[in-house]
Amino acid sequence: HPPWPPLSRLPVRPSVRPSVLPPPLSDMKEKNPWHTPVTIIITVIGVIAIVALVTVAVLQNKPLLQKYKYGIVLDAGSSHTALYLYEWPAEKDNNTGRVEQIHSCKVKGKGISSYASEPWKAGESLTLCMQEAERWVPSKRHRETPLYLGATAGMRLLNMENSSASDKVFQAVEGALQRFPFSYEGARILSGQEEGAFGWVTVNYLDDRLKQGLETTGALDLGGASTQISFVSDSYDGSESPSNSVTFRLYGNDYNLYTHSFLCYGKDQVLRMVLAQQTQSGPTSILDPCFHPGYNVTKFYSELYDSPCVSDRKPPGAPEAFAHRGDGNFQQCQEVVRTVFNFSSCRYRQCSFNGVFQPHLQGSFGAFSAYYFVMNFLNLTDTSIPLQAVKEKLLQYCATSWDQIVQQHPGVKEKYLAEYCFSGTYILTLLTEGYNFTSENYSNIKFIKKIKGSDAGWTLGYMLNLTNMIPAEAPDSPLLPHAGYVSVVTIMAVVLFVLLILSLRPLWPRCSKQPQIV
Ligand SMILES: O=P(O)(O)OP(=O)(O)OP(=O)(O)OC[C@H]1O[C@@H](n2cnc3c(O)ncnc32)[C@H](O)[C@@H]1O
Repeated sequence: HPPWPPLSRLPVRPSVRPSVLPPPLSDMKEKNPWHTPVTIIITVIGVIAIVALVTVAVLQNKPLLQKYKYGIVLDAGSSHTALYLYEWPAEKDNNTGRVEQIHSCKVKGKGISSYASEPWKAGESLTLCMQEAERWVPSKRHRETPLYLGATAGMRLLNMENSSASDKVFQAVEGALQRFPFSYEGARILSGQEEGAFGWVTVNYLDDRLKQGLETTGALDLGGASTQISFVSDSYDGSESPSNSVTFRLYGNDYNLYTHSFLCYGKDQVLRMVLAQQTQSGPTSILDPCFHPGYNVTKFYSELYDSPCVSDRKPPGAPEAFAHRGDGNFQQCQEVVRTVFNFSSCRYRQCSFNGVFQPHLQGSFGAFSAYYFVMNFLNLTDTSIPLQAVKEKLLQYCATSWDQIVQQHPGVKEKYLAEYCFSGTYILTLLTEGYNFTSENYSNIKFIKKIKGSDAGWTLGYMLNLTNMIPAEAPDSPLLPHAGYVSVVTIMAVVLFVLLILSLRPLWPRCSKQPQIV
């Protein structure tokens, strides 16, 4: 083979010249439109703006390190005193922060009204619980923490019986409370109406029914010396029996509440009335159907009749004491319990008992304090079971011998244990015959102790009212919660970014127009 001619001498094959001559090779590196300064600047600014938007949204809405405020309420009841400590976020005390019970303390011993003859002991009794509260509240918050004491039916009765003794108890209590570093806001007797209404506020506040304007729950409170019923009924506008009406405007809603407190109808005072009924002739021994067979305890007339609820019935010439013996008969017990209610006269459209007006029962009810203690012990908190089954359970329980009851419940305080048959019978009779709950609406009752960690009772409602923590009008609330706000801003930022990219479309490099080099 001849050697290949040098390249330069190879004949050039004629070719079809392109109509447009390609640019010189040095110019062939086509300019990328993304690299134009304007595009780069816009993109960078866009990205910075989006990052800044999201950062600000996240930082601005990050919950601040929470600070809290505190409030203390002492419930000076007839049977005992309890301290409740509440906490709420400091920044939100203007109506939006949730108030929660963070601690409670049961004062050792009896209620303050039982110290009438040695008032200083009433003040002294509060010391341990107050010291506990001092430890629970951060010391820098002590001075601003309001401290209230509210006394209920025990002191109402003492005040009726001996107002100077009641004043002395208050002086002693006041002196003791003022020694603590809190902001003492006073000690006073709550009216029965206040006790009922604040119990209702507590239940509905904790259930979030007030803020949301939902149908409210009624409140049934059974104490040692009084009992309260409070509910909203369409059939009650306050015109009939105005003394039972309490009106509220809460979170922008008007409420016309029916409430009544029956003094002497707490379970301890009713027991006195039931025993008074059985000791009218001044016997030395009684066979009580409300106590278990085999129960036998000596009781003193002077102690039994030492209460304004029964004092006028003390049989003249009665012996010093009587043997209180149990017979364990639910039906007969219910008959004696019925005698404490007067159903004979009613000057209104309808009454509960003792001539007290009561509108139609409406909605659901929360039953707390002794309602809960007793029904919980008896395993009867399930109100979906028929009323007949509740009666049968009580019939069987009351008939159980005292020995067996003591054996079956070794850890339970003997005073409570002895009285569950009586208390269960009283609760059933009060609900069905006193307040007219029927087998149709019995299941509307819920026996409760706590709601979301806070005890059901008047104390929280009382504090919310005194600290103006429930506004009359609904507070302005942010459109979205924190998480929702951040999500919306993030989504918007992503959408903006995509739109920015799309808006720069004309500058995108286009494959079809790429010059072909042949
Ligand atoms: O409202 P007032 O009438 O003044 O009474 P209180 O404030 O003392 O009433 P409580 O709700 O503290 O208690 C109601 C009743 O329940 C009783 N009680 C408390 N704990 C109990 C339990 O575990 N079992 C049975 N009864 C209990 C207590 O002795 C009272 O007779």
